[in-house]
Amino acid sequence: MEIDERAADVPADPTPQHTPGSTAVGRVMRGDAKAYDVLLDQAIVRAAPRGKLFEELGDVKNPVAVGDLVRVSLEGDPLGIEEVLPRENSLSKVSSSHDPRRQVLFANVDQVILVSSLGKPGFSSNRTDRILAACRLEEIPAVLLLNKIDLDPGGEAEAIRETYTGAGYPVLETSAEQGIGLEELRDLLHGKVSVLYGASGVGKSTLLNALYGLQLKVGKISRYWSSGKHTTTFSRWIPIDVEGEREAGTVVVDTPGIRVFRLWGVNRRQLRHLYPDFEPYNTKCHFPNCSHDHEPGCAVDAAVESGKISATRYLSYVEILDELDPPPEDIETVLPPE
Ligand SMILES: Nc1nc2c(ncn2[C@@H]2O[C@H](COP(=O)(O)OP(=O)(O)OP(=O)(O)O)[C@@H](O)[C@H]2O)c(=O)[nH]1
Ligand SMILES: [Zn+2]
Repeated sequence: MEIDERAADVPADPTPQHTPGSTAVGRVMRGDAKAYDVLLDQAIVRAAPRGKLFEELGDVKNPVAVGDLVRVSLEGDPLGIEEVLPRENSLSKVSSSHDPRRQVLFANVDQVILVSSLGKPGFSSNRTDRILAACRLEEIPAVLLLNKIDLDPGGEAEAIRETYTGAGYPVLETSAEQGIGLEELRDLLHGKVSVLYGASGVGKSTLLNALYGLQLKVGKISRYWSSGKHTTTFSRWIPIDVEGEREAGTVVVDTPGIRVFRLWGVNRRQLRHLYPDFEPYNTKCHFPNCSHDHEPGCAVDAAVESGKISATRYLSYVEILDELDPPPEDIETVLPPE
């Protein structure tokens, strides 16, 4: 199956039969600054959000995200996205260091496969823990995938696996290059909507190509930066149910490599609830509102000392905590449902 930068199988006349003023609901498969590719029944159409969607934005940067179900009016060129239907879930981050608005990365997914690699680029606990925290905020199940285990002479994979299984996350090891772990990955993705999310160059496109015979562009690793070159530039919703029954209902979302991921909509007091490994200790500190950062009698600190909480997880927690705002004093925040 060939997928190119534009949706490959757009029919010559993609506009479905319609009566004037009619609308249809479709799935957003891809977008750029101007418009989105929306899957309506069997046709992919190009549609642009109507102005009113931008008026209602508040502090959200993008009104529409890949995975959204949208109501499209079947008139005009391009066609217009009139409404975004309520989302089951979505993952957001702070847009950029210059723009504090919420950027919605994708919506309506079953799970996030957080892809990282050994060798180049190397594993980053800090990046991993941010995204795991964001997934927990949105209650999206997350799986840690360690790719390039063929490049693991130092046995780093084992320590990473221990840390994250200990924190309650499933961990899967693969080598797209040597075909290791691919059947487990295929089973994990089967029948679900899964986002492959991770830094540039970890092998997201290579894994999808190896599994499904896609022809996504694969990048080279820059020798200087030891990282990828952002070969994938847009997120894409890719249904895999074209090859027959086995993959019916399977959708993968390929995403561009993450540069910087800052948590959106989380304050200092909420972060502790986004670390499932802290949960048994959160209520046992001397101070009920302990930030687990500097206070005496901190149960989380003691759990790190005794090896019950991983030191790298704790370190990433403290680093993220430093970036977050304090909670509004008079608003009692409840997150997430426990
Ligand atoms: N040794 C080894 N190299 C791999 C493996 N998987 C991917 N690579 C290589 O890693 C490089 C980057 O792979 P991509 O699939 O483009 O990575 P990506 O995560 O899709 O990158 P972006 O599209 O930039 O986000 C390529 O040179 C691949 O050949 C693996 O399991 N082992
Ligand atoms: Zn504490």
